[in-house]
Amino acid sequence: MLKVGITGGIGSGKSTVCRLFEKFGVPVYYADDRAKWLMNYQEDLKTKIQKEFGVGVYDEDGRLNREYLAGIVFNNKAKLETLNAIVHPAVFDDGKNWQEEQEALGVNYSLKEAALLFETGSYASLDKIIVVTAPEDMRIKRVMERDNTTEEAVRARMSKQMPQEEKVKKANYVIDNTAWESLRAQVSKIHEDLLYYAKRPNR
Ligand SMILES: CC(C)(COP(=O)(O)OP(=O)(O)OC[C@H]1O[C@@H](n2cnc3c(N)ncnc32)[C@H](O)[C@@H]1O)[C@@H](O)C(=O)NCCC(=O)NCCS
Ligand SMILES: Nc1ncnc2c1ncn2[C@@H]1O[C@H](COP(=O)(O)OP(=O)(O)OP(=O)(O)O)[C@@H](O)[C@H]1O
Repeated sequence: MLKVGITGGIGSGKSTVCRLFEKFGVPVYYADDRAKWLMNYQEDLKTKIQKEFGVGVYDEDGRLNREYLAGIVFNNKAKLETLNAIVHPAVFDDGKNWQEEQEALGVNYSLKEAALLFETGSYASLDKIIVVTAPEDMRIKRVMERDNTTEEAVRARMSKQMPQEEKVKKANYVIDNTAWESLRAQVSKIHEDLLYYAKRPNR
């Protein structure tokens, strides 16, 4: 199975693009969503997070208080590094299991969507990388509207990510998500290309 990664900075439109790939029948692993699931339900991970960030990071029902944790880590480099070091290996293992399941199902190629593919080093386990881009001011505006948050909060996360132009240099494919109109055609073209690669024995 060809393993394809899809990344892009905050608000670039990764999830939006992935939903189009899903329409072509491509299975997608959403690392950011899965990370949150694991942080809520994997006891091992919960214990480590609580030990590091205090019991207040989970509410009485044992659910992660994301706003509280975001307030800590996106304003403190060392704390973010600590959280990343706890969460990223667990997500990597979970993603690997998912890929193996897809492979067993006979899937041609699968997608792994993550905000941090290059930053975590997980790109190295993937065969091709797609980077989704949009102008910075547009990304900020979209996230502010989607999450009802401030420009400052979006910039705090952005500053912890590899700059867009660097990601583009490392990409096999770039999807420009400035507008809806051309999105489907860009996805369709890349999908055809990936199917072609996936079926080549010596790719
Ligand atoms: C702090 C948390 C709980 C805040 O949750 P929240 O629902 O507000 O954000 P969510 O996880 O949906 O992320 C939204 C966007 O924020 C940015 N972001 C998230 N985590 C990080 C990070 N560690 N570094 C830089 N940017 C990040 C990404 O662009 C991401 O797409 C959460 O972001 C988190 O646990 N982050 C650390 C683990 C992580 O890196 N997860 C994502 C990749 S596996
Ligand atoms: N081409 C577009 N035109 C207008 N709005 C868009 C476009 N693409 C995405 N959006 C909107 O912008 C917001 C961010 O998109 P999306 O959630 O797909 O980005 P993301 O890269 O997955 O974000 P994050 O890094 O925060 O996980 C969403 O509200 C989405 O509906």
